[in-house]
Formats: sequence, C-alpha cells, structure tokens
Amino acid sequence: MPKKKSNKKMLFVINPISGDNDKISLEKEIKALLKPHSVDTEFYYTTGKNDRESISEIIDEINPSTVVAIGGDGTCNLVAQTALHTPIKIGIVPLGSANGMATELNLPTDLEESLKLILAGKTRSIDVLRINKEHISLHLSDLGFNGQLIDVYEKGETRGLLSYAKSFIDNFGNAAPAKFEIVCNGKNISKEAFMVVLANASKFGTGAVINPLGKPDDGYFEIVVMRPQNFMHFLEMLVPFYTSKIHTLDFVDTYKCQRVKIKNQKKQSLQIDGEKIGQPLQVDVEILPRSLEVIVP
Ligand SMILES: Nc1ncnc2c1ncn2[C@@H]1O[C@H](COP(=O)(O)OP(=O)(O)OP(=O)(O)O)[C@@H](O)[C@H]1O
Repeated sequence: MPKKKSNKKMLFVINPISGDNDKISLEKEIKALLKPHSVDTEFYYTTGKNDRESISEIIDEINPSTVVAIGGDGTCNLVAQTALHTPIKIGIVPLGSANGMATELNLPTDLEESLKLILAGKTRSIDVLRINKEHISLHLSDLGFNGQLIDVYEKGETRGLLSYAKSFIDNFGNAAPAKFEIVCNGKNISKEAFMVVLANASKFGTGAVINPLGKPDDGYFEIVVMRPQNFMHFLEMLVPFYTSKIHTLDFVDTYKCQRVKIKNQKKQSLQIDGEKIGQPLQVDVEILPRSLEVIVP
C-alpha cells in the first residue's frame, strides 16, 4: 500500500555526466540548504540504463510531491516520463550543456535560487508532445541536420556548448536538404528541407528563438520547416534568431498544429530534447495538453 503523500518529500534525480560540471558535492549542498526546511530528500543518480523504470519504482515507494531533474534536457525529459498525467511537481536544476527547457521557463541557474523556487512550488501546467507513441518531447525535437549533429556530438569525448558548436562547424559542409511529406491539420505539405523542427517551446538553450509563436502551454505545437538554400541564407538567419523574427523569413515555414505525420523518403536523424533517437521513416506527433506540472518562478 503506497505511503501517504507528504508536501515536503522530494526526489532528486542527478545526472552525473550532464554538462561540463562536477556534481560530487551536490547532494551534500542540497541537504545543507534544505535542512532548515525539514524536507525529506531522496537521491537517485542516473546510469543511462533503465533509469525510467528505477525512478518510477522509487516514486511508487516514497510518493514524493516533487521530483527534481538535475542535469540537462535529457534528464528533464526522463523525469517527465515518470510524472506525466500525475500531480507530481517537476523541479529543474539546470546543470546540462544547453538547458533549453530551463531557458524557456526562465529558471535560475544557481543551486540556492533553484531550491528556493522549488520550495515555493508554484507550477505551470505544460503541454508535452507524444512522438511515435513511445517518446515524449517537452522542448524542441527535430528531423534532419541537428539530429545528425547530435549523433556526432554524442560520439565525441567532451560535452558542453563548445563541443556542440565544433560539431556544427565540422559538419556544416556536408549538410544536404531532404524531401519531407507532412500532413498537418489534414493538409498535405511537401517540402525539401534542411531540417524540420517539432517545437513545443520557442528557443534553444543558446537563446536562439526558432519558434517565436511557441508557448509550451497553449495546447498546440509548431512545425518549423527550415529551407535555407545557400550560405547567405544561413547568414540571414543570425539576426532574426535573436530578434524573434525567424518565422518571417521566406525560407522558414511555421505551421501551428495539434497532430502531425511526417514521412521522409530518405532516412533522417531524429533528436528529441537533445537525445538521438534513430532514423525513423515516419514520425507521428500529437499534443498532450497540459499534462505536466513544472515548477516555475
Ligand atoms: N551515469 C551515466 N553514464 C553515462 N550516460 C548517462 C549517465 N546518466 C545519464 N546518461 C545519459 O545522459 C544523457 C542525458 O544528458 P542531459 O541531456 O541531461 O545532459 P546534456 O546532454 O549535457 O545537456 P542538454 O541536453 O541540456 O544539452 C542521456 O543520453 C543519458 O542516457
């Protein structure tokens, strides 16, 4: 029989390898900062294998009111899988490489500030994307060039934004557009594109706004079809990325949807919230409106 839920029982899920930062003393620091608040704490360190099952087992056993993801977007996604459609509050301490979801939600990066916010416990119910029935996406996922980059980045020996930027420069020359057949809101769209973004959110962790129309709690997501055709187009994107105008460019198409089917004629790399998934020939996406409670400022 599950134990009664306590308001102050928190499970901290720590990814020891995320970002480029040392987390050795983190557990001690968290315990010290939370001591005056009499919070019951439990810690789980991810291994990269069967973490979802292990976290779900701990949740069943201790019934926490809050589960805190300490890591990057992959760790947030992992924790979200265990709390979808439940009243469990998700806290985020952004200690990943890009921290896209934390940037989207304006979360602090400092541990003490993060814990203050988590103790305050104010939540926002956000939408989540269900992809091919087996994955979820909270932030930004895509098919095409970025997925290829993440492939290369994950095979590298270092993490962090600098390593990602290096993968971009090394692979940019090999980027080629592919044909995508998209069915969005019952409409058929056929495009040659460099990448197709499935966007629940608006911006990458770097602050570059890929989807100015995006709000993670509006009951919709956007498909952003990027069709730059030459090097000048890439240069033309730089300023609009940082002035929230990317959707106004002729070679960027944005569609607001609740359900989408994408078929690629050639295999394209799919990445979900920064994690490489594979090269599916078809991607089905649907929105799960307001299915996750995330702690926000
Ligand atoms: N102990 C571990 N050893 C190796 N890999 C791990 C371990 N724990 C988690 N992982 C892997 O870490 C990845 C998730 O990392 P996460 O996204 O949180 O950080 P990041 O990639 O540095 O940040 P961001 O996604 O914000 O760029 C997953 O692929 C997961 O399998």
